[in-house]
Amino acid sequence: MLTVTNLIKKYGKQNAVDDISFHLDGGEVVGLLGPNGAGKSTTMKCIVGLLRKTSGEITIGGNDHLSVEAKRFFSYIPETPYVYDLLTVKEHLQFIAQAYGVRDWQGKAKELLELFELDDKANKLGRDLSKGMRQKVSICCALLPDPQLLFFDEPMIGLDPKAIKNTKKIFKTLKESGKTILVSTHLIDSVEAIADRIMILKDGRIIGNDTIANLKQQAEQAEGASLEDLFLEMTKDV
Ligand SMILES: Nc1ncnc2c1ncn2[C@@H]1O[C@H](COP(=O)(O)OP(=O)(O)OP(=O)(O)O)[C@@H](O)[C@H]1O
Repeated sequence: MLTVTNLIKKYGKQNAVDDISFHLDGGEVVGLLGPNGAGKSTTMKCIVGLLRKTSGEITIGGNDHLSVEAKRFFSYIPETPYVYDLLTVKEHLQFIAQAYGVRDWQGKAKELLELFELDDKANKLGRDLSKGMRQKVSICCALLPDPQLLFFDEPMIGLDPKAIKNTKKIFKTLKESGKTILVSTHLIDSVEAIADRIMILKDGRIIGNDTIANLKQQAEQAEGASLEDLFLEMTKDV
């Protein structure tokens, strides 16, 4: 579904992403973990085409990531959800439906608004939404065209405990419906329950790429250590 080969992104002389390669199979849920500044957002922005890569190859569904064909496969939910001040929640969904040619969008929009407990906010303006509500609108807009591949950049930041719990539930639902998901986060417990695999990024390089089960086994071998301990150990500065 997604193949990244020898991706490099430089900011000036700094390699923020330093020659990384990885692959996501269809239906896989993968956590992209790393401390602040590891290069998670830069990697994601290069994949979705918001940043120009310095070099490397990225294909989505077998198509170059910048092609229209590739763009039909995915949605991206940025770290800071952007909503239009003067559009209502429902108008956001209408806008996306028209832009993507979503048929019978009203029924799908209703289902999404109910799922995200936004149905009573359908007529609220973007400027009057809280951070958590904006995030939910952003996710609803991303899901409306029914993409096969979803990119979430730090989805839990700024959410209250209830919204975090709901977002985890939504990941589970998306996973069960067969979506391929790449979630960037520095909070291991936010993806531990749903990720098939974790990739650990540090200083722009992938320093770990394994299933949760294998990583847990590795952690347990290091006397009583948790997955979080292993992550901290792997990403610590030497
Ligand atoms: N626009 C930019 N110009 C110059 N350097 C940048 C820019 N954006 C990011 N960087 C640098 O690139 C590196 C990777 O940053 P990036 O935002 O991708 O990391 P991240 O893993 O997403 O971090 P965080 O968890 O803090 O969001 C950092 O050293 C950062 O300072």
